[in-house]
Amino acid sequence: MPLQPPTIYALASGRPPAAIAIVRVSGPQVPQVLERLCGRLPQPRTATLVTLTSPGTGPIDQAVALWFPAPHSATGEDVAEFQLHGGRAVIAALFAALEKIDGLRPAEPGEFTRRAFENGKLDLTEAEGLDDLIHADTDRQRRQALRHLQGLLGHRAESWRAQIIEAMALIEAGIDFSDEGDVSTELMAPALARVASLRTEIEETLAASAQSERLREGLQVAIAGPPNAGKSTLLNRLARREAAIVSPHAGTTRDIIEVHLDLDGYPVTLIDTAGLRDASDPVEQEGVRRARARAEAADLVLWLDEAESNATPLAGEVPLWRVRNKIDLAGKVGASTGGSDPAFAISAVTGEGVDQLVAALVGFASDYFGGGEAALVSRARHRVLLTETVAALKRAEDRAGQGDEIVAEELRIAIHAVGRLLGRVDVEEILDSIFREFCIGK
Ligand SMILES: Nc1nc2c(c(=O)[nH]1)N(C=O)[C@@H](CNc1ccc(C(=O)N[C@@H](CCC(=O)O)C(=O)O)cc1)CN2
Ligand SMILES: Nc1nc2c(ncn2[C@@H]2O[C@H](COP(=O)(O)OP(=O)(O)OP(=O)(O)O)[C@@H](O)[C@H]2O)c(=O)[nH]1
Ligand SMILES: [Mg+2]
Repeated sequence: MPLQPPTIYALASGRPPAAIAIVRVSGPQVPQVLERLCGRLPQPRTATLVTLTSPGTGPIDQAVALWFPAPHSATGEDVAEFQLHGGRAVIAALFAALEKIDGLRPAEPGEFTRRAFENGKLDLTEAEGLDDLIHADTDRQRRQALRHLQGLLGHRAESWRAQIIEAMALIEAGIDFSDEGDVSTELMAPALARVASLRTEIEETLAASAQSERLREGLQVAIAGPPNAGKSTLLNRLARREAAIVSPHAGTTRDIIEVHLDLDGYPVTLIDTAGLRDASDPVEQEGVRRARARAEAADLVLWLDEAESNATPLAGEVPLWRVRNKIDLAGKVGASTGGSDPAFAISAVTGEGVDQLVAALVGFASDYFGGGEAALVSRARHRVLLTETVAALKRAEDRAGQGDEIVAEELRIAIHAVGRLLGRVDVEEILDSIFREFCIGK
């Protein structure tokens, strides 16, 4: 008898207690599980009210049961779902009943999706899209993730792979059939033309990759400036919660504090940093070092300062906006208005001027991301593999004079790289790392 995969189960819905909890079960023993707990098999793909009962322990809950017979399910295996009351003890009682059945075990994070991948329901870029969809915080992130889940990159990559394979087949056919071991130019020239146009297409796709990676990860905006300028106060106001400690003592913030904002659908990671000064305290010195490093790696720095000052902001190429804070005090202390004009004047305490700053940040994000709708390459993994593909295609074109075997070999490298993007080759090493990131129950 062939070895059966274990049947897995997990809570697929959010943290209990909740109104309803969904427990998913996937694997060959699903029909048996349903008969045992519901007393019968529900109609396929039909929500059915059942009293869940475990032999020997009595009723567990009144619940809705669903059966998706293989292969027409999310995982491609037999799948059962129990939609039960979302109390901790209810879920625990169902888990206890499932645990007692031989051949069942709790699912690892991402294991349902991994089975969907292994059964050909999803390619790897679609599985990544699914993970991104679950973690999407903003509407634009959701739209990008859904496009990936629906195969926007996957289908494109399949077609690239098929075309490179065709070009290689042309060349290899020529090698096999020619007497001298050289492909006639009638075969080689069209194959190379196809390679060149494919390369251009992949390069164009790659050009938009920085934006879509940022759309996944969030645009990095660092608040920097001298101690006590009100950086943490501004962060808290923008985050609408007390994420950072504020105090009248200079040198309050030492660690980097990050909050995630949804600015009109654009994801922005706002970073609060230690006030920059020559600190003597070694802990503060480390804070200042980290603050500089983060500000230099950011996409935008908000340089916050009280009144006008000539403090030299950071060196480097990061765009920097000068923001003068504490304008609520200006009247009282008669702050001078000399010096370089700040782009923004705000009070982080009263909120004055903050709306204009936020509007400008939305404008910055919108310029940064552009339309962004067609961006395909949302992860470093995609970018690296497509860059390898382009490089191999380029070498194939450049080395056409050096022999057909060499061209064919470069095309093979390109096919391999696209295959890895789709998860068709070399999968074990990457699968573990990708699926580990998923939630349990997915
Ligand atoms: N209750 C519930 N809701 C859910 C899911 C789930 O598993 N359970 N999903 C989990 O991710 C998502 C929906 N994804 C799904 C993907 C495929 C199939 C499915 O049955 N596919 C079959 C039949 C397709 C059809 O009839 O058109 C198939 O692919 O053969 C079901 C859900 C989101 N909502
Ligand atoms: N009046 C007034 N006080 C402010 C304003 N913004 C911040 N403060 C006060 O300034 C002091 C320092 O604020 P923080 O937000 O801790 O300053 P910081 O820049 O984070 O300071 P470090 O973390 O030490 O670098 C606190 O007492 C705040 O209440 C403002 O707009 N107006
Ligand atoms: Mg601070």
